[in-house]
Amino acid sequence: MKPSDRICAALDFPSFAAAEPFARTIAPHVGMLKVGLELFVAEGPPAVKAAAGLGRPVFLDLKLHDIPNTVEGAARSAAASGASLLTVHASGGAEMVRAAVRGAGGKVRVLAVTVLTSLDGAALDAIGLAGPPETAVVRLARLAVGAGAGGLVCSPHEVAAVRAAVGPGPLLVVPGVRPPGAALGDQARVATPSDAVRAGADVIVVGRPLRDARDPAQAARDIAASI
Ligand SMILES: O=C(O)c1cc(=O)[nH]c(=O)n1[C@@H]1O[C@H](COP(=O)(O)O)[C@@H](O)[C@H]1O
Repeated sequence: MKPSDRICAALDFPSFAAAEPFARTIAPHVGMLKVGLELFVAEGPPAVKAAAGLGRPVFLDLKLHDIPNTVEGAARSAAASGASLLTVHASGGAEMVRAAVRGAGGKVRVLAVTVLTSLDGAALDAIGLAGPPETAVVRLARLAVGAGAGGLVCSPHEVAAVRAAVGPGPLLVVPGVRPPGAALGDQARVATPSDAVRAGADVIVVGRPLRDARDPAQAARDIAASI
């Protein structure tokens, strides 16, 4: 695998018209494009189709979290969109993850988000998940893989422990990466792209450090060279 194939660029834009110049520029320098909530809520499935038209697999990041029957239907709809990957929250429970996998019908790989990379230990405490983030992440990773998830989303801080817990099969997708010196924004559990890949990330998700770069193609080449 080429280093650039490990990079997923997040198309975090308010419309496809706003995303398109960036998406066209970045697509040749990354392995995957991500359509997340901001773009999907605005544009719906045509945004997935348009992104897929740029020749890269599309990661549809909807972070579904609802009763199993609703998530199964949403995953069925997502599978029809042409996306290759779909996120659900592992904290929706094993039955919900199983329902997502059923709805996906083998057409889209279901990734379970363990603990959002924006949460630090204090924020986890406040929502009743006391203890080090890694404990909750590994517990949720095991639960989701046991329920059929084909991959997991976790921060760079836990990826090695997650790999040890779930073995080589599941795809480990890691946001919360920042090139040295880049602004954290709302991210809490972060590392550099090279540290994330060294710790075992199969794919790193990069949003603002590419989207807001003066030269996004060069920023992607720099990240690829570093990993
Ligand atoms: O599922 C995700 O992709 C995701 C999970 C998570 O825990 N943290 C996280 O940041 N993400 C996504 O990864 C991207 C990170 O963006 P930046 O912080 O701008 O690099 C955003 O599109 C988030 O929605």
